[in-house]
Amino acid sequence: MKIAESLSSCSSNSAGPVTPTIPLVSFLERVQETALSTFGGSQFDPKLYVDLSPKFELSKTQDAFDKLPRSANGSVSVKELNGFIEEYFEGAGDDMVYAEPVDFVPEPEGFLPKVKSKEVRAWALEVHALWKNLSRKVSDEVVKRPEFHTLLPLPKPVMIPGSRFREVNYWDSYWIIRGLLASKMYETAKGIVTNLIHLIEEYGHVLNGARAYYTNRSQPPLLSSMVHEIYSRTGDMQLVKKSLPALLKEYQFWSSGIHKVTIHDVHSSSHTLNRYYAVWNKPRPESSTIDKESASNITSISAKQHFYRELASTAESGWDFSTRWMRNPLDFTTLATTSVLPVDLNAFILKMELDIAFFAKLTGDYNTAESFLKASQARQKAMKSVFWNEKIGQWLDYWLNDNTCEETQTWEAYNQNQNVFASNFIPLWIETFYSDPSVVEKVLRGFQSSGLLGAFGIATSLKNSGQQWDFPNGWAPFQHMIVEGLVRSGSKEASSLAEDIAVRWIRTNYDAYKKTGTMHEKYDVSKCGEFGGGGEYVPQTGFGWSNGVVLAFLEEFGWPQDRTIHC
Ligand SMILES: OC[C@H]1O[C@H](O[C@H]2O[C@H](CO)[C@@H](O)[C@H](O)[C@H]2O)[C@H](O)[C@@H](O)[C@@H]1O
Repeated sequence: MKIAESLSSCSSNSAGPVTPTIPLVSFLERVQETALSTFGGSQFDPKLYVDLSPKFELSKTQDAFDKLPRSANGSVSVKELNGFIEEYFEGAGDDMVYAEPVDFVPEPEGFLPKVKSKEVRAWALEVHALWKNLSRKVSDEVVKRPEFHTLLPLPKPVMIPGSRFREVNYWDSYWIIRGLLASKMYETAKGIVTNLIHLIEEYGHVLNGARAYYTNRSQPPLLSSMVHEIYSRTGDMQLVKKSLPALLKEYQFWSSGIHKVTIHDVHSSSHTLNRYYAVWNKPRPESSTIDKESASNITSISAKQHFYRELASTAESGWDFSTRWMRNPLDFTTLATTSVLPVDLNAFILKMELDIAFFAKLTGDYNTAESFLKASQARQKAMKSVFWNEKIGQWLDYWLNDNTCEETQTWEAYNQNQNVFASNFIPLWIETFYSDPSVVEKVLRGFQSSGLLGAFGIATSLKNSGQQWDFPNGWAPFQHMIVEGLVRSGSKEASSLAEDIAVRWIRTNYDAYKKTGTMHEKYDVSKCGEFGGGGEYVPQTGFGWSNGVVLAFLEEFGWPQDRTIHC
């Protein structure tokens, strides 16, 4: 299952390396396809079917499935299919069992000391209590018979994002941890890190999520940031020592041939930067029926494979889906994520380099510290040269020329993507950028004139495309990184803008919670109390990273007695 060895370079055609899949996943994709033709598209969630675990040996289950009476279009009657699923499968999610978090108390000592308003405090305690809803552990059944499950075994209890996301997701865990730290749940936070380290030990990288069908890609790499946050709160050196070898391995994954591109700048200096690149060229198993439909007008096999790789690489970016990755925003099949050098990915890897240097120094490994410090300086220069646009005060994604396998290209100004995305401001979250006052000043102006700041938070982009990572949706992670960058910048003006954004975000989260009784995965930044929509699945609730960001904001800014919580 280890894929790191196959990542040295992308092959001469569009195919590139592909992770082997397991028979259970392929079979469940067939069940998913039949379910779509039987139940129809409305309210259909393809992920449900790849999350099922068979009660019996796969051969027996497959046999029974193949014997189901079918009509000419391949569909089975609703009654037959429901009967088959009930008889042959455990319910999706049954293999993740409830686990009482060991460090949960209804009101932790020193919880959100700056929140003075009674109303807001009562709500914050409700959000804090949601950790109990999201806490799970992998059932013993999975450990005993892993081949019966797409869920992967993990050593410690987990926090799931919520609803259809019944397993750990990589980058969600960073904001979940930020919330857990505000909730003083340090053991649970460390357990999450232990699980992600385990995935690196098993697969060479942190998977998109802990499922057999996610082994072909990662997600925005934030493990080092998780360790850094926990260390700064707890001073736990054991955690640092345990994490360092895994982080070095993860860094190797992101430094592999397929993830790297070298750009010659206008001064003929070379810079190496990274991109998302999934090790996959088939429909994503969790959305197989959707991907096949999206690719249905593509005729050649290699063009289809290329498109499927783009879909999976976009899922790796965490921004699935967005016009950010489309050469033509009106045509979904022009998705070209592997042809983009993304600002945020490179900011995250820069952060990883700085964190590794810091951890190595802590453990007395000065050579490693020195070499990662050098790597971080090189990346900082690269980001300035390739992404930075002084005129508009933003870092812009860089479009590669069409041949995505070409490892060296020459910088051209017109290849900077001039469209505005929340990701254009993420470098401000990284110390080396926010510690330069002249950069902060320009980025502050760039942000204020970007058009991204809505009445109730920061929009993801300015285009209303119907994709979930576009306008008018605002996502908790981007509110948090931009706000934290502005706060840390040391500029008074930036800091007060940060608080203003946090207040807008908290209010809309509160209003939506009071109306719907739940926290949401994303919000509509143009309307108070409205959750977001669009994309390929119905809006999800629960929700790990939104809870985490509300708690982190309330910890940072508090809430005075006399400030209204209503929009
Ligand atoms: O099933 C479709 C896709 O769902 C996930 O993506 C979205 O939810 C994740 C969990 O909150 C989040 O990390 C991601 O940013 C969202 O876009 C999943 O991560 C994708 O791989 C998957 O294809």
